[in-house]
Amino acid sequence: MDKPLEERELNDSLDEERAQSIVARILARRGTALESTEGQDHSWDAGMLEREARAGTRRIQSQRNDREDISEVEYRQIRLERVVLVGLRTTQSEEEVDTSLRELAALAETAGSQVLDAVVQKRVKPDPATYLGSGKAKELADIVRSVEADTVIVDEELTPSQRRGLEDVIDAKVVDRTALILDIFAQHAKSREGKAQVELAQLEYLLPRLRGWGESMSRQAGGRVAAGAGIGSRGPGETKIELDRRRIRTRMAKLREEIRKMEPARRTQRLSRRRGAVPSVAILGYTNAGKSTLLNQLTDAGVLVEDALFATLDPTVRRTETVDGRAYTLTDTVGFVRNLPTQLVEAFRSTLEEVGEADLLVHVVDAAHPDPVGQVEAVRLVLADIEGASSIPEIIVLNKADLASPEHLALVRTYFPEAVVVSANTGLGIDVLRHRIEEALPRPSLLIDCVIPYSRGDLVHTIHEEGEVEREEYVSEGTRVIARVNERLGAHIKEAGIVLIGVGGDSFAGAGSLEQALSIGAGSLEGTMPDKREGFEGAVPKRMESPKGSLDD
Ligand SMILES: Nc1nc2c(ncn2[C@@H]2O[C@H](COP(=O)(O)OP(=O)(O)OP(=O)(O)O)[C@@H](O)[C@H]2O)c(=O)[nH]1
Ligand SMILES: [Mg+2]
Repeated sequence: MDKPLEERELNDSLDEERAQSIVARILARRGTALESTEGQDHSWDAGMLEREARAGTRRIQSQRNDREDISEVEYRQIRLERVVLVGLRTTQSEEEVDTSLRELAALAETAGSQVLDAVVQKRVKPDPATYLGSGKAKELADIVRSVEADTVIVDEELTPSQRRGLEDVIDAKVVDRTALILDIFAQHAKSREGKAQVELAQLEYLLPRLRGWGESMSRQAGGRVAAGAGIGSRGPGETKIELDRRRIRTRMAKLREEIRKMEPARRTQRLSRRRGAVPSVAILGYTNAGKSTLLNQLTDAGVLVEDALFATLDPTVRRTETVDGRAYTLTDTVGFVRNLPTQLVEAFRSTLEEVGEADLLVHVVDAAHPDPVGQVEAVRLVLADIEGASSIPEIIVLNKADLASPEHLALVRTYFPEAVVVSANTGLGIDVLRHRIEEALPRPSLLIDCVIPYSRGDLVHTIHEEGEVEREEYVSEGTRVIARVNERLGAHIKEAGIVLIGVGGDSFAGAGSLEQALSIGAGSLEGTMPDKREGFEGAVPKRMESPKGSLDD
């Protein structure tokens, strides 16, 4: 039963008021991703040059028209400048709409545009023809005209016909959230593989929407055909749109081929790291959480930090070591986002693989964000799809503690009681975090005891690099080392002709067994050890038992 008219109008106007207050908050943009740098001086930091280069490309690349491929021409079309945001409130709470639109504003600004206004409509579901209801769409048209916007960004993925329909009503370009994210990725991609993957994602997005982009693209293709580039490429009776589709498909095939060829190199790199079995830590989290800043804090990596979404698109790996000298790697990864465009999943593959093969996950959370729990959920949703990721130990890091209000921080902590609270900016809590990481790193599984001749100083060095040296002593034959190493290094030492006096696996290393190992070793070395053998004395059983994991059998 319909409600009486007055009541409906009253509700409508209440909704309208609420929508207005959301809009006001978005435009004020307190608490968006882009707030973290307010008052920070970044003019000197490591990312400065890259930031400048990026700012430069935004302007310069839009002038370029000498690129052969259609996609380049195409995505320049959505170079955003003056924009109005559009959101729909269906089943979500006010806060959810609010947070989502703030994120959209941050994304838009990251893409290089200026947000002028926003429109929110409460509706049960999107209008199939124009997304917004017809009245609201007309209102949007007025706003676009009065603020002189050239683009409207919708906070959802539109169907091709919705976009065309809305464009017709407002007479301005309409871009959806997916296209916007793709655009940012295209601007930020640095590696050859990253660029190819993003371009492929854009083409995949574009193909079913081709007609919507309309004449300009057809003109481009037509222009090239007229100029001779397409001679022989145009079959009889083919329309421009078909030609464009065909060119796009050809380009996509070429890109896939390129990517396929690049894959082995990446795999080799990762395998060689894995083979070294240096423990790896993946720093992951929602975009803009502070992952790169944290990597810089932990390792002086000098990677780009930017108050922008998806500042990092290529995983960076840095080697570092624990206080007691164990080497491990830290990898900065691409940030996650809610409703990641499916076309981009492939482009995320290298990040996902890094994460899936890590020994430890450091999950960075922006504690100053209005909805950190939602962000963690979004990240976990992606993680759930990565093979093996769910079984990897995870440390939650609540970052930006300097920015979050004490009350907010306290609230967030109740959700993640085990979390380490840090500020990657000020360095607060970093030592605690480093300690937690070191504790959580897997320990090499094999305990060895051997004397390495002085001629093989390189082996001693490697044991120090990759293993955990428990004791070391110089004896007449060489360096006596008792250390934890991984299986591979253990085998390597044995292959070098060095006798492992003692060797044991994890079970062996249990309760008090190190002492046992030390004493066993001392026993077998009797007579060859110098007299002062602090710590090497004790009971002297003749032979060490070889539990599983031993190299002796
Ligand atoms: N106030 C404050 N700002 C921080 C902190 N950590 C990072 N930031 C800022 O947050 C913004 C994003 O930092 P990044 O390190 O680039 O974040 P990210 O997670 O690598 O982001 P993407 O690579 O874009 O996914 C930058 O402006 C940083 O200066 C912090 O502890 N406190
Ligand atoms: Mg980053």
